[in-house]
Amino acid sequence: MIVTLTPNPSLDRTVEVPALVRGAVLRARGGRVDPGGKGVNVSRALAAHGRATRAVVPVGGAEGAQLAALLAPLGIEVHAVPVTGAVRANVAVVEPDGTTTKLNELGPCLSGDEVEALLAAAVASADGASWLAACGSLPPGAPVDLYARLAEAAHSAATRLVVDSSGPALLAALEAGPDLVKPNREELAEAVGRPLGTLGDVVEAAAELVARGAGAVLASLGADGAVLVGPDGATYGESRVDRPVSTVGAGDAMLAGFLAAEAGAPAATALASALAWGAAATCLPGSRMPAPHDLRPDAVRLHERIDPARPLEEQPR
Ligand SMILES: Nc1ncnc2c1ncn2[C@@H]1O[C@H](COP(=O)(O)OP(=O)(O)O)[C@@H](O)[C@H]1O
Ligand SMILES: O=P(O)(O)OC[C@H]1O[C@](O)(COP(=O)(O)O)[C@@H](O)[C@@H]1O
Repeated sequence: MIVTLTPNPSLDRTVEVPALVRGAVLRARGGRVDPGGKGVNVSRALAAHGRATRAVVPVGGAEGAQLAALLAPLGIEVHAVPVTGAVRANVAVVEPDGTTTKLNELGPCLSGDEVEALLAAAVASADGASWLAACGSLPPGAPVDLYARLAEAAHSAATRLVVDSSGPALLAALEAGPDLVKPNREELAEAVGRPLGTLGDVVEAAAELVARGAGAVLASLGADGAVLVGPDGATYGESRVDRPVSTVGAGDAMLAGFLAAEAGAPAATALASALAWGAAATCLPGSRMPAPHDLRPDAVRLHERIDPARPLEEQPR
């Protein structure tokens, strides 16, 4: 069982436009609504692969009811914690070349009691699980050390903790010693306070997060692939996609692919699985999560050695 906690889930509306123009009225060519939030997406990807997963989410308002309704048929055990505020709605605007502009709302303000109920639900759910994945931004009202507070409970239950977040929530979680963190390039750069222009920069920054408390770092690099840095050193791989359809949720699918690799699998096997799931997600509309038939493991290339001078692609973030 893999348990996810998404303190700030969302309804994700994806809108396809011919081109994004500031200040214009844009007519959408298509669109879709998906249940969202980083941990929710991890659970969706795992469930699409027939893996047992439980999603812990706060649910409130009409958007919360819609989120619960969208999750109901997916084969995910949903542990809904009732809250007063409404679940947020995020919008992703996708252009024909796959360029995606995301508008993420702040989310509802949780009361102290709601935060404690969410934490208690996550701790109870994590008992006996192989992984607890604590993912995404924190809603207003949640303390910055929310993910850090999970570490002790997870470890005393022999459950591994992975944190996928950014900014102060990621920094606070590092100090608590999570088994894994999954920053993207921007989040890793922010965590170490410097831009990352080459693969060598990424490996160095990831090693810094290990020195600060993370058991391992899975750094996702968009079209440049991903680097895994852990106690046994660094492993790098990529999986090229000719025409990404939507990159929304690619990082979440990637993390799910990593967690889905069997316990005890070599780092390279888990990284290859992560890359296959992440690349497959970019070939699907909106934040649709890949199923086994969407994976293309032959597109994955693991590198025997890392060229530290290799420049990373310019990314329009
Ligand atoms: N343009 C792309 N081409 C190929 N693979 C991609 C592309 N964008 C994302 N991916 C895959 O998805 C993973 C996660 O993407 P990334 O953008 O780094 O994460 P996040 O969605 O968390 O920001 C990458 O490591 C890669 O495997
Ligand atoms: O919690 P955050 O950081 O605002 O992110 C939430 C958004 O990220 C997503 O999980 C997508 O994630 P990525 O595109 O970063 O992989 C959406 O489902 C959701 O709208």
